[in-house]
Amino acid sequence: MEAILKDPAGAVIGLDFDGTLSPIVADPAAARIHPEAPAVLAELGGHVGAVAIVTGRPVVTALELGPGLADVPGLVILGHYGFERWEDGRISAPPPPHGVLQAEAELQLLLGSLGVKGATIEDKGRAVAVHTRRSPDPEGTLAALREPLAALADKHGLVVEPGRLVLELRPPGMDKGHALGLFLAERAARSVMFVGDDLGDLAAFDAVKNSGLPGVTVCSGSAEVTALAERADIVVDGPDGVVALLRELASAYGRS
Ligand SMILES: O=P(O)(O)OC[C@H]1O[C@H](O[C@H]2O[C@H](CO)[C@@H](O)[C@H](O)[C@H]2O)[C@H](O)[C@@H](O)[C@@H]1O
Repeated sequence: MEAILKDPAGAVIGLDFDGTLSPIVADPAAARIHPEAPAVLAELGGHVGAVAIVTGRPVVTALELGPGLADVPGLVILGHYGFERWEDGRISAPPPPHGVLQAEAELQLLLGSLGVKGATIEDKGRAVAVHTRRSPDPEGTLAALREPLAALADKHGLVVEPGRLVLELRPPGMDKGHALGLFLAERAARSVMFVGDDLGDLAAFDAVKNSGLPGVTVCSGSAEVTALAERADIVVDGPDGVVALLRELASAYGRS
């Protein structure tokens, strides 16, 4: 934290979206960014080298669920685990993968044949996610889906990204760690902080450690996922705690 405070221009602050900047809710489409997050990110952005959101969401969805983010100066959003990039109002992304459409076409039938109840499909464009939060037995349904979804992903050249009561079928070749590592190199970062809450953020935690830079990992804590808290330098209480920490950091910069 010392390096981040002493040399703000060299600091990169990376943040996950769901569960970190946006409280977890039952319906993924109803998620909304913490109301104070855009303002505090804008304040931070005025001090540090760069602020980046690294999310499993498509960037368009992150912008919809995060009104105000588009006005945060200098913000970069790396969506779809880093396949997509939004910056200065422009999106860049590789062509959508073929396997996703094929897997999605078979998914409904597969869920029916397994007799699972309450699993919902999220069409993410270049990925497809199956959520079990609204099932009568969220954990049991998730467990029952693991193997069949792994087989479906394999059949279509995809990988399964596990998360908070969700299994996502997505293309291989990118993760939050790779995305963050590339961004740190691009910005010639001299220190880094990454804040996350879910299994997909572990790769970003690894990237912080592997960067060789002075780095801080922060877990947006929950009872649902404990793996990050075990590895984090700092654990805060969900998105409220994340916003409070970011505000403290921005105030510290303001005082110096
Ligand atoms: O990388 P993230 O920004 O953390 O996105 C990961 C996934 O988040 C979303 O699902 C999670 O949040 C939902 C809304 O709070 C919740 O209902 C669900 O149970 C969580 O798993 C999103 O729907 C996925 O597409 C993201 O990949």
